[in-house]
Amino acid sequence: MADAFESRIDIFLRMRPIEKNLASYEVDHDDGRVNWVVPRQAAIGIVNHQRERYSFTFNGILDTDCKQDLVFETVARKVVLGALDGFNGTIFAYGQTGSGKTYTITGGTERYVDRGIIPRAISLIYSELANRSDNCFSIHFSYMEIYNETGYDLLNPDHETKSLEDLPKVVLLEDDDTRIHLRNLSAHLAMNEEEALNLLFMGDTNRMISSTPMNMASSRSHCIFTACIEARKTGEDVVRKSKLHLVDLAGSERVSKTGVDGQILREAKYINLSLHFLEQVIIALQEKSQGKSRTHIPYRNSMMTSVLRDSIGGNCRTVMIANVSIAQEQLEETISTCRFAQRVAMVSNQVMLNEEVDPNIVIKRLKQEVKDLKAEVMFLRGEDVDRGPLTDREIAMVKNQVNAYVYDLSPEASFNCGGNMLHIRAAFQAFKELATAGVAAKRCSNLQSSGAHMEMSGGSPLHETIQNLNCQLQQRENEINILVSFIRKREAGITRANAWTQVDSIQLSGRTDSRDSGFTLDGTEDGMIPSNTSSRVASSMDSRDNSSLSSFGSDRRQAFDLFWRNYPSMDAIEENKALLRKKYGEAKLLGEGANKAREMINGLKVKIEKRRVERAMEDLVHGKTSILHVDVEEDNLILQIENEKKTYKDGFSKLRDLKREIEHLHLILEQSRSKVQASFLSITLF
Ligand SMILES: Nc1ncnc2c1ncn2[C@@H]1O[C@H](COP(=O)(O)OP(=O)(O)OP(=O)(O)O)[C@@H](O)[C@H]1O
Repeated sequence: MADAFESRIDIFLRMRPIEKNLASYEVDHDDGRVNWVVPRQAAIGIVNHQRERYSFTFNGILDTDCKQDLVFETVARKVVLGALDGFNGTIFAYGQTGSGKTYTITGGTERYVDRGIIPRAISLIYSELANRSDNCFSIHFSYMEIYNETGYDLLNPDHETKSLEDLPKVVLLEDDDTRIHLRNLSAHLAMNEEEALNLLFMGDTNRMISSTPMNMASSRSHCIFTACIEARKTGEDVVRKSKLHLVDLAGSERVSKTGVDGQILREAKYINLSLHFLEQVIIALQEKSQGKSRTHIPYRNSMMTSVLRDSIGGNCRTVMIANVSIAQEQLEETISTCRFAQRVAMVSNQVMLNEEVDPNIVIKRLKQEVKDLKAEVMFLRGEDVDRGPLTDREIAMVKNQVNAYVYDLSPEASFNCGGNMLHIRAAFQAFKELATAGVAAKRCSNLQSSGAHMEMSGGSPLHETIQNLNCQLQQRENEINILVSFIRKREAGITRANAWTQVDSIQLSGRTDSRDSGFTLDGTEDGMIPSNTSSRVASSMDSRDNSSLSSFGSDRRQAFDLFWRNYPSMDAIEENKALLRKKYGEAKLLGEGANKAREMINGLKVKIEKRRVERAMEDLVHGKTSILHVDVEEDNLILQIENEKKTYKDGFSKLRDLKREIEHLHLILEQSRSKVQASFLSITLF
């Protein structure tokens, strides 16, 4: 294990924008300082010692106009990259209900630009993997919700059919080294961004379904999205294992309102005991950092503090986002959140690189070493001479190696034919042939005897360049084909997606099956929503006009029309659909550009081959060998191929990014579909 270094928890203040009734405050971005001004209460009288100014310092202030991309860059990028390097990382959002924690961590559910830290972290992780090809990564995701001190697996597929109470509970287990293990919490391997995003959306949808207006689970539950990252450098024995927790804590307001007397326990018991215990842990750690003789930190008191033990006072780079409202009537809660953040900032973590030697890799490597050494001993003893002469295939391989070495004009070219004395002799023989006979002259005479059919010498550098290009082209062609088929599939999807908002497609039969109601977005998934969901979603909807829907009774088509026109997120959904169409248009153009570049490359390749034939013919006629000489025309053609290759590659990588965006937009639309469906059904069932 590497040495640990001390790292304080960074704190950032994020202010949720509101339109009216703003509190009075000043922000100094340079110093990370905010001053809240509390209006003087006349009722207190003439002798009024009321404090009017509260000043707090943060590592950074994310003001009301700060957009999601900037929040990610400021708060999360470093922690996410650190996790890929082998350092544990945690980002948690703390604040009262409605202050924007979920918006910050997960993001708004309607617009692509509103996506929060988790989807952006996923994007960053997978785009970074492409830049770290010397490492082999495996990334598993889990998503847990802690509600009333009980943990639930949000990625358990039974969420759709069972109520929260009937799902298996996540159980905490502690091993001899006081490490925490979680039973019944699944971890899912995601090979790419798309798979990881699907897991996130599945968890979010399950969270949405299980929260009811009655229990308000979303406000009172903590959600921990975790990426377990394992990285091995090729050829090395060590493995780096890190965890990245992205945490959306429960609303904090009740805890602060309960004050510091015995009431706090009673209230917190029913509302959010674990937030109270989080505060206790922070206080204990703060006292410890101030040199007070505090040895016991009460992590075990709650599930959340047990799970996040390393994040708070342990081996982790941690960032806290204090989410606050700037509404005048919320000022008390806002100040309380800031106060809590100041305490958190005093906590020191001991961060270290989580690197360990993997015994399996060591054993494998040692076995290989033993095998190699045995072979070497045999070779030195001359024991392998009995094996007989080299086969034709082996001789051909040695010749190929010699050719590759001779024609590789770069100074780094090296030769290693491996094997034994037989290989070395064969290599010398190949060198001798090259030196005496002259490869090109020999090839030309072959050309003469075979008439118009000409084949280039297998070992020339130009031949290798062409082969490489061919290989790369084939690879890209395969990738393009995958993308094109993806886009076709999705295009078919968007046509159907357009249909789900059209009244004509709604068969209003009173059934809750998505196939009957025409809500299915891509025609492949069953859009069934459990019947107990309907009443929950209903109350979370905008009540404009919707109350009148139930009176339509027999005419559900009209009802849906009216419902849809008044649906609060209709504009955002339409905007997303338009954006999706635009992205498809862009993807098509890029695909065309890439295809054009590919055709150019093919054309240039033919030209090079033609040019080579011409040269070979000239050599034949003039009886000379020009294969080792520079040909400016060919070099130009190769240069053009390189340029086209670059155009092709750029287009391709843009296409890949677009694919990501398109995929994300589809998920957003799919989630919106679930919401619209649930909301509409809930209204028509009443
Ligand atoms: N920075 C912001 N910009 C625009 N809208 C925001 C912002 N922050 C929050 N909102 C909106 O405010 C509402 C409440 O936010 P959110 O649900 O994230 O609060 P929360 O703190 O997670 O609440 P709870 O504790 O109840 O889960 C949402 O509609 C969200 O879209």
